[in-house]
Amino acid sequence: MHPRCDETPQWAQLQAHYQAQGRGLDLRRAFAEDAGRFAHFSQQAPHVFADLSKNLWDRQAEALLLDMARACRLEHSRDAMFAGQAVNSTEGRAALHTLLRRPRGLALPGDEPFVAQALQEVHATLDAMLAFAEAVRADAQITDIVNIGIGGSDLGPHMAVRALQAHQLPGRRFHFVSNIDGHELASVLQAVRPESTLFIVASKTFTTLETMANARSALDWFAAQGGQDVARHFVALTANVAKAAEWGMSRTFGFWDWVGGRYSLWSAIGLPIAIAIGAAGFRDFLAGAHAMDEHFRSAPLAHNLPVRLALLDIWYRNFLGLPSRCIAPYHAWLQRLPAYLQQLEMESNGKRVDSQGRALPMATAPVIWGEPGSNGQHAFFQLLHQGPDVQALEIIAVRDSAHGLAGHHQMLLANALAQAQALMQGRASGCGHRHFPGNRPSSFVLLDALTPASLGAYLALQEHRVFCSGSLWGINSFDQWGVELGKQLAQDLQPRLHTGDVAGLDGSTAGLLQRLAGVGGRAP
Ligand SMILES: O=P(O)(O)OC[C@H]1O[C@](O)(CO)[C@@H](O)[C@@H]1O
Repeated sequence: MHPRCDETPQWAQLQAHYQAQGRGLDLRRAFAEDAGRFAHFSQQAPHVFADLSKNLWDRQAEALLLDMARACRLEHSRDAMFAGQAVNSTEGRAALHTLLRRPRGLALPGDEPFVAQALQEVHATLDAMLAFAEAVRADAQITDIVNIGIGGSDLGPHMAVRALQAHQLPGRRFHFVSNIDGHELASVLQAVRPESTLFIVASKTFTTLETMANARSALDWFAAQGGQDVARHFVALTANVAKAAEWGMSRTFGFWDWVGGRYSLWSAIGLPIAIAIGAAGFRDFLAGAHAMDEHFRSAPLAHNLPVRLALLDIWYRNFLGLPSRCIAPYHAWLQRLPAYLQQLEMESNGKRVDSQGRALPMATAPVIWGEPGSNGQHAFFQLLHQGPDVQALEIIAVRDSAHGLAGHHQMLLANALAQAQALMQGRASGCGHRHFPGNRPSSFVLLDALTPASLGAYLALQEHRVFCSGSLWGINSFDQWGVELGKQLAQDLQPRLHTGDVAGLDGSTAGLLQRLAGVGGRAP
């Protein structure tokens, strides 16, 4: 067992450094005093450049954080994850999403014995899944793809299909149904026809209430509309192939229990992405992620972008006490990115005990939220500029645009730069409501273009960053026990909505249930 970050000698040194200097750090002065600040705190990684210099830290804080990471044996934890050790300790499993993008036949030092065979299975499934994706793309009769899945079986594919629309096959519509709320499925079913629709039922467990209810309703609708050939129009993506067979789904692409739901878009769960961008595009997506894996695996900690981001996260959360990180993608097609990152960060590290079950004495995952810029500027940036609390902000910008509309991209990028500048510089003139305090932080992440490879690299970067902060906090980032209780209670309450039985319920739940008892609709 490795020490947690709060158990290292650097923890107290970081607290002392924060009290002595960190608290009073002024970014404007820091840039004036250090001409090398941008060069030092910026970093090129595969496909991704990041400027971390407009953050409320200095070289000494970063050096202490790096020493802390070494004391926590972060590199050892990283290597254990890549090698397939059971780093998901509460479920006794590996977390091998990196294997899904590992080139065929590549062995890494220390690989667990099962890894070579698992890699062969990964490539066999990938080949089959991509051949199927190409067949769907070639099938002119299929115009609509409906992905039914939730959480990791929705957020990643949904975000990536939207993000990569410049690379998408024209003439196909992609729909994503996740919510148990029937309004979502009903409006999609109104827009499609059975003979031209492929339904993808995506669920690692194939037991998730929302997905199973939506799949059942889609199958019923298909039959009621006179749909022929379920085998042609429904495909299952799951780690529970036996369960999918019970549902009569003869075409299934499987994956493995060592792929966590929120890390699964690289697996068969990525089928909607593969249909959208084609086999070659999907392989580029995996290659971009693999390039970031190699950076994470081999770059020294001081020049390792996922590590540096995670150390900044810990500095902000545990020493400056910043409660949230706002994600501002300056690209309209990255609209689902904040939602995707919410699950990645908050389901992975939103935990109050370490992997041994011991209560943690420090804060863990920040709240992740956001919207694309420049929309966010006209909604919540007010709070970032002048609210009483300082929030972390991460701007994601893309140098090249995929449209030909004159002037727009320059205006967009100027806005991204201006927000970061305004937050830092502030405005001393003006008092009261016209005063901008400045000294507000931001990170600026830059992709050359929004391509399968750059998106793959960016997402892998975020996965590894979450792994690093989780490891340093001593958290198992790969389980999600916190979602269980609500699911169980919903099972108890659903029949009560029919009967109106409030026995044993708290006063509020009983009062609300009485108002809702007898609501329409049959149980799935
Ligand atoms: O793919 P499944 O098994 O349907 O699970 C969907 C989602 O539900 C969760 O288990 C949370 O309830 C997520 O971790 C997961 O991504």
